[in-house]
Amino acid sequence: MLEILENYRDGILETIFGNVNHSIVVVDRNGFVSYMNDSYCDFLGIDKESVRGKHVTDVIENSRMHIVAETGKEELADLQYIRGNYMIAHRIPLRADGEVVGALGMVLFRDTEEWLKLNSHIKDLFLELESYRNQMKQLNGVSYSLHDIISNSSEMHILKDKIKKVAPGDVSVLLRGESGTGKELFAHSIHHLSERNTKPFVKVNCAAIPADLLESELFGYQEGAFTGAKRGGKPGKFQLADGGTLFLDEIGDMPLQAQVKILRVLQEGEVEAIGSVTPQKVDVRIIAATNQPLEELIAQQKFREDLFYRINVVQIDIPPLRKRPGDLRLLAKYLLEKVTERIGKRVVDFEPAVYDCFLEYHWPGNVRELENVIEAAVHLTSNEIIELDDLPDHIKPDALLVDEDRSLKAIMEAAERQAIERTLKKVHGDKGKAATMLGIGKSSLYDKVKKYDL
Ligand SMILES: Nc1ncnc2c1ncn2[C@@H]1O[C@H](COP(=O)(O)OP(=O)(O)OP(=O)(O)O)[C@@H](O)[C@H]1O
Repeated sequence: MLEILENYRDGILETIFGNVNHSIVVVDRNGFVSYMNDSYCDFLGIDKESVRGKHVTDVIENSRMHIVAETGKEELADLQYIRGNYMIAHRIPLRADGEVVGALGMVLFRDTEEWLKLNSHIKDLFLELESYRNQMKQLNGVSYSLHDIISNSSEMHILKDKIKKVAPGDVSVLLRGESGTGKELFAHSIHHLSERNTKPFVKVNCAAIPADLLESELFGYQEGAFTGAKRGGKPGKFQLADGGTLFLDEIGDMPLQAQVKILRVLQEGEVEAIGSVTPQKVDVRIIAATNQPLEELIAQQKFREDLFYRINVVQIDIPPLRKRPGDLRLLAKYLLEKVTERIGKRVVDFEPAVYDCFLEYHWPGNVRELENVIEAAVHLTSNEIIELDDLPDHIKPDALLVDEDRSLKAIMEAAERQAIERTLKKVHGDKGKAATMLGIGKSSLYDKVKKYDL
């Protein structure tokens, strides 16, 4: 192999770099030119044979290739003044057996005109895209689409595929998942991918509106319907969402009386504003979301079974963050960028122990809690890297055991939960192995896994 490389090195380099548009140069560890492709020679106006073996500083103005070959530190997209203009170059150290043996230089743009053209072209496209996104947002209240759902895990990949399949139809979708798992993001994405995407997306938070106001919020009212009613009346969320999507968030908290009325609207496609005698036709797609166990609420007669079947045509179950550790690192990096951009502070990464801590914590508030923890850490840190000390105490593993405000039972349960979680992680979820390691029976482990929702 070495012999081939030695004997045919020029031929190999020529095959790889000879026909590419970029200008390429290779220097040895002392900065002497070993190879320069035709594109670079043409650009410099020099003869290919004459450059071989010359020191790079004698061939290229302001070159830093010899420095990169000596320090082993790459320089990406660096500006270099050459032949009366600035060009943009990458300089990458070449290594063999861990040692720097030379450097590869690549000119990306030969003059500022070239990259300015590309830069302004891309900028123009971005600005155009941004303006369309803003218009869409103003038009229909949607600010997120599927590409805003950051994930790596196969679980989320499957969910995104499911969303793509159900979005175009008109079927009702029930989004289930703990608080902060991204149900609203999914609701926006479904609307965004549906044929209704030029029509309004209207959200109703069923838990936030007092029961006695919910009906007028949902169905609207006519002028004079009650004392204090606005002149001219007020359209309800159903009327506002006509042609588009109505997102019923926290549907498990909807009072029974309103449930009956919603069911009637969904069955008849007509809504009657308070005080009105003539029903109005409405065409809305329903997306509902809840973190409550609706089946239990049905058993307790707090939620209507017929409404449940109506809204639960397709169900999307979003797993809690602790059940998709594959998403944690990516989400943490994404949220760090989002938070630092918002706050305007330069913090670029987390130390490895922080990622470990994130993986161990059980995130009851899911992605929303992760964002809050990261925001607090960004405010607190004095470095560019977030350290364990910058995190709030309650998410650090040992804090569970020393919190004086908790009862002994709570402390013991927290310790038990942590021990089981760590062991399961160690044995990649093999419950038999975990039970043996912990010295408990398999069925006892199953009970505890269920109890702590691991
Ligand atoms: N996969 C994700 N990628 C990027 N951001 C996410 C993701 N999941 C959640 N978020 C962010 O986390 C926050 C909470 O998400 P969202 O409001 O959609 O959750 P939710 O399940 O509707 O919560 P709740 O039940 O409390 O209303 C939002 O700021 C959202 O942008």
